[in-house]
Amino acid sequence: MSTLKIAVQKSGRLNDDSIGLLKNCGIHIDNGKDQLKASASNFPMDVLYLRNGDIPQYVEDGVADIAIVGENLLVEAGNDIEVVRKLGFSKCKLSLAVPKELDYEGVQYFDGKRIATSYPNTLQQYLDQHNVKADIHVIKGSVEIAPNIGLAEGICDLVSSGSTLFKNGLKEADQILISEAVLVKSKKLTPEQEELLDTLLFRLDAVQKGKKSKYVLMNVPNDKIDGVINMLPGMRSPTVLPLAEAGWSSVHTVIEEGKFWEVIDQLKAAGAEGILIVPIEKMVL
Ligand SMILES: Nc1ncnc2c1ncn2[C@@H]1O[C@H](COP(=O)(O)OP(=O)(O)OP(=O)(O)O)[C@@H](O)[C@H]1O
Ligand SMILES: O=P(O)(O)OC[C@H]1O[C@H](OP(=O)(O)OP(=O)(O)O)[C@H](O)[C@@H]1O
Ligand SMILES: [Mg+2]
Repeated sequence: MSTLKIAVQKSGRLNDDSIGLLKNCGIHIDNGKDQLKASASNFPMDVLYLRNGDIPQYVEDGVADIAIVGENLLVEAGNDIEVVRKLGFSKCKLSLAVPKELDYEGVQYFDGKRIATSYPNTLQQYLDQHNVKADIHVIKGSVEIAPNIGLAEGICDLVSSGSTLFKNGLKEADQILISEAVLVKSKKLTPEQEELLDTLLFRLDAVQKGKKSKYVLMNVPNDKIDGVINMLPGMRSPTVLPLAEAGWSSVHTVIEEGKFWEVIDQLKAAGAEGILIVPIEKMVL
């Protein structure tokens, strides 16, 4: 029988959310401590625990069929693999940064300067686009220390909260790209593996849609139901159930979280009371 080999980061920023995502998709992984390969007990899937930096090449070679990696790494590594879904976690930017007291006026500042980074290819592309010639110093980690120890005038590294820049007396100068975790696939999948991937994507989409929506319940006097219903941007028609108290109903619907805050004041003004907002685990349309 065909199986799908998925590569996930062994440890680091992507690990927890990657495993969590598979779990939410109903895939149980029997995982012994320090095991680098594990099989799912209820889905034809093997999980390979690898270094993030090694994953794109494994997928290109077809050693792993699919994988969860940071988008930024794909740009840097330039492998011939396909992004199938953005996953919404590990969001960060790749940015140029300079000492905070510097009067930075644009990327031309870096002309003739030294820049420390772990992402030389992405940085070089960006500098080329802007006709800037700089001396790129590749270091594997703790990049933000470089200006303080005289290694470089600026850096190019991942930024999320900005606290690492701040603690090292740096400020963001230019944003090169934004990134989040993505699901990628090899171009060598068999038709059977494509089918397994479709099953996984179906589950993943249900989980992601559920996350973006809320189940909303509210009590509404019967004579105001029409007005309330007209305001609801729900999935289809809302459910209306009578309450024990005569003249009142409970209205249930599904609303995208962002839209809910737009209409809540209007709903209250239209007569809705006791509004409850409940998370949705999965949603199949
Ligand atoms: N501060 C951050 N906030 C959000 N996401 C981040 C942050 N730093 C890194 N990431 C994302 O998480 C991915 C993994 O980063 P992490 O630092 O865990 O591993 P790594 O050092 O790139 O890899 P390896 O597993 O090869 O040691 C990055 O490629 C990036 O997409
Ligand atoms: O803007 P912030 O929220 O401070 O995050 C940015 C930091 O996070 C990453 O490092 P990480 O902590 O992954 O350490 P690493 O260099 O060991 O990978 C990145 O390389 C930055 O240093
Ligand atoms: Mg890191």
